[in-house]
Amino acid sequence: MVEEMEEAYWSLFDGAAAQATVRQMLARLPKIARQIGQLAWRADRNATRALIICELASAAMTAFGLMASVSVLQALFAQGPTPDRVWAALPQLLAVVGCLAARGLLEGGVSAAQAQVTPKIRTALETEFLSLTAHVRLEVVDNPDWHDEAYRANDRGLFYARQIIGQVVDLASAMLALMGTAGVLSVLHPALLPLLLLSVVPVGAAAVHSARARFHSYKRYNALQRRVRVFSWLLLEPDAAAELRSDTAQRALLEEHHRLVSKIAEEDTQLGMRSAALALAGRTAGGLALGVTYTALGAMLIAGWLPLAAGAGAVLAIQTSQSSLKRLINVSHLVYEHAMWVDDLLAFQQRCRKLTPRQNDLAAPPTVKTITLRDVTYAYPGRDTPALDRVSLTLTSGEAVAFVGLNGSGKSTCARVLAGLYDAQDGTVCWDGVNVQEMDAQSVHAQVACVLQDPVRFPFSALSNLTISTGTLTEADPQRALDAARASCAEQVIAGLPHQWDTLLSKRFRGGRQLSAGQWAKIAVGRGLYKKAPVLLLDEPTASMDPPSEHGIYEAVLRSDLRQDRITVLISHRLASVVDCDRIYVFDEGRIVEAGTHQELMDLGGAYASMFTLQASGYRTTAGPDDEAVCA
Ligand SMILES: Nc1ncnc2c1ncn2[C@@H]1O[C@H](COP(=O)(O)OP(=O)(O)OP(=O)(O)O)[C@@H](O)[C@H]1O
Repeated sequence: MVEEMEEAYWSLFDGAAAQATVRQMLARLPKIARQIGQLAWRADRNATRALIICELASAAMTAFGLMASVSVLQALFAQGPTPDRVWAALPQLLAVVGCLAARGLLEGGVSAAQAQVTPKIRTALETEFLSLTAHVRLEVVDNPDWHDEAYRANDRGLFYARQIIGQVVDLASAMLALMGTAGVLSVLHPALLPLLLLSVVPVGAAAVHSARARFHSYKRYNALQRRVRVFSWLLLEPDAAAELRSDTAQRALLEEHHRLVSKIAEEDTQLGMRSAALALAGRTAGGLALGVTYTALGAMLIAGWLPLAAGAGAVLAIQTSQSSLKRLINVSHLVYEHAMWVDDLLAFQQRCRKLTPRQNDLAAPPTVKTITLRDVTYAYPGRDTPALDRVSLTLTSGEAVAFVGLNGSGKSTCARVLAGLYDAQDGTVCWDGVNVQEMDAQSVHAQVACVLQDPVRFPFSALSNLTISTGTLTEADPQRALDAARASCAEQVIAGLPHQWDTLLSKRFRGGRQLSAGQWAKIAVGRGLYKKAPVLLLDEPTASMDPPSEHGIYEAVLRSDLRQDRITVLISHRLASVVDCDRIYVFDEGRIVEAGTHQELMDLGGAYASMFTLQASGYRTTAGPDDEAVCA
């Protein structure tokens, strides 16, 4: 039933490491290391410096320790009585202990420096990501491609950015350890280097294969995990709880959930079996290669190319390098794939920087006397037909106008365009004669209060739910809040809350209170009024309110003195609420088809008159003789 979820639209790089050749992977690793190094450098220079120094010193200690071990062996394999040989080996033995202790300390230093840098990178990336996405222009958010990219960057890029520092450090340490042991072997005898290669190639090949099998499986596993998350979320989500129970849909969802988790368990077992088989093959091949290596080593010893002690040292070095190599291969797969996601995140952030609203010195006027739209056209991204098609109108301060029309006719779009939230693609929107596209966007937004039909239910206190319209959660003007709550009928709602203004409005948190849809609508109107902006947009604000509250709000918004200094735009499908507006614009397919007062439009007998008459007929009593009077 949910096969379309098999392949996540954002799972762009899943399994990329499994597709890439080993050469491609190796070629990319230096660039990745440099990129992550730059991120770390920007986040904390001192800790990054300490990290690099500790990492290099720790690798050097591994190599010195190995050299010292070879010296110990040389002393022990020398001529003479055993106690003398042991005494002779003692300084080198102490050097081995010293190197091991120093390496332990340096590894501790690496972890400490990593602990300093990683959270800083994470915080910096996350803050920057949210700041950029929260500020891009509104029309960008409507673009489904941008939305996909943002989701992917958040879900994948930020997630892997948290892990990649540790992985790159692991990669560097495995690589340095490998280079160190190779260096020691070449000092012992240059012919030992090909022997090292011979012994590590089968182990490396087995590690590559099992890492790839894991990555192939990961892709499939990941798609299943997403589907499981959908079902878990539906079963847990408070907003879905009532419908789930009334539809008695829990069992169906649980069954699907069970089916999916069983598939994941199967996938897990298969992967485990495949890995075990690969590991066995790798170990067998590795054992054979080791046999060949040791035979060659023996031949070198017999031929006198190498002293016995150096031969023993070579065995030690080969074993150390095998474990470093396995670590290197495993972690380079992870780094390769995860770096793609981090790259994607950084590229997305770069794109967002170019999508922010314009900033300039021309600020919007503090009071807006007129808003004029001339032949304004606006089409949403990816849509062929414009949502607004050559719309012209003029609004004046002190006026309350209404936008009415069928669903999808362009009312909300027009309100957003005149408020400077969307830029007209054709035509002009002028505030007091100046094109809004020449004004600083944020200063324009500060002059507009928007109340939407489906307002954001901020999980904050009742007071913060109002003050957020002025861009703050903590600074409040109590009298202004009280006035706004009174005008929006939210006062009674707040009075009924256990901690009044301080009550948390969310049932997701302990002590929080859940409001009804109508109560939320009153809070939203209060929020709009609290802003005291010169432009007020009310987009079906009372659709879920009871009749007395609706009446109270229209009294406050349309008929009080408050409206004198502002331009009020009301969008409503309940035409009874717009009869008192100074002008009513009727929208149809993105155009204004009628405009005038209620009476003028009724006299016109067009679209408005027929909608109004239809709606009013619903209020007629069936009594008969008074029918006409009720509609008037
Ligand atoms: N964010 C969006 N992205 C893409 N298309 C959109 C978006 N919002 C609206 N539209 C489309 O633009 C057209 C006009 O929508 P708009 O919301 O302005 O209509 P409306 O008159 O306010 O409708 P309603 O009465 O249903 O609220 C519709 O065809 C709608 O599908």
